Amino acid sequence: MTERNPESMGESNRVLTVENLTVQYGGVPAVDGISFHVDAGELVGVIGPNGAGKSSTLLALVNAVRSSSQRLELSGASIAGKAPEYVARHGLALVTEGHHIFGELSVVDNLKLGRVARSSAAGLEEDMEWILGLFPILREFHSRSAGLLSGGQQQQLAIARALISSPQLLVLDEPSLGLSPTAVDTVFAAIEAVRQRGVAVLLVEQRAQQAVAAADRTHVLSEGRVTMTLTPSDASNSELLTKAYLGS
Ligand SMILES: Nc1ncnc2c1ncn2[C@@H]1O[C@H](COP(=O)(O)OP(=O)(O)OP(=O)(O)O)[C@@H](O)[C@H]1O
Repeated sequence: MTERNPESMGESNRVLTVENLTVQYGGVPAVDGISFHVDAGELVGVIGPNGAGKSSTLLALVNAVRSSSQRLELSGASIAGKAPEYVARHGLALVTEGHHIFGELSVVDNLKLGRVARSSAAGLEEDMEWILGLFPILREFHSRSAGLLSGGQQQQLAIARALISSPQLLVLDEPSLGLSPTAVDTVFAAIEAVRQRGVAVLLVEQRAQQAVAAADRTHVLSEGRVTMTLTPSDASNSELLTKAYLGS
């Protein structure tokens, strides 16, 4: 894994800046003033117990929940309060929990929907080839109705569709949820390939060990706050991971 020192790199490479982000539901904080950043080509993990505020954090990035922050920036431009379509067009692709594919449409037609958020058609064919190389099953089943795919295949399709938009930042909410071990490996290998391409990735995961091992750094969220930040060498520290998982 490449060694990086974000502080010395300044913000020129910064894709996502989150400062003092708060999300409240009915006055109760779900996200309580968290700050983090993601630079180009970085994979940043977020783990933590159920209800820690992980999904709410991701939803706040695309303004799908109301939030407040000191700074919420995508490549230096504020995305605070911007419509989800605006944020998507400016380079943030969010793959939410559950697959949200269009079951009646073919695999290839689902993929084409990802073009909507793409800023330019240039390089589309090459990107499509690269993406189908990451997820060969989608090439094999390209004309099949997406609803007939397995859960793991649908998850791959959802990530592939997000990648068609050629994002600067790919945001994934529990992409391995409910997948077979083989499908999990495919998804993690694809995430690593995306990062190697220079795309920033923000990954919320329940598989703490795998996420910590793969990510440049992993923030542990508990009751809406970042309580620890782990590095890949912590992936073998089961005591620490248990604490992170339990939120203690
Ligand atoms: N729409 C909502 N209205 C009210 N409360 C909500 C809403 N969405 C989430 N919450 C609450 O906010 C807190 C954080 O939820 P969130 O889904 O962000 O956590 P999470 O870390 O993603 O959890 P999980 O791992 O279970 O998906 C929880 O207490 C949850 O019950």
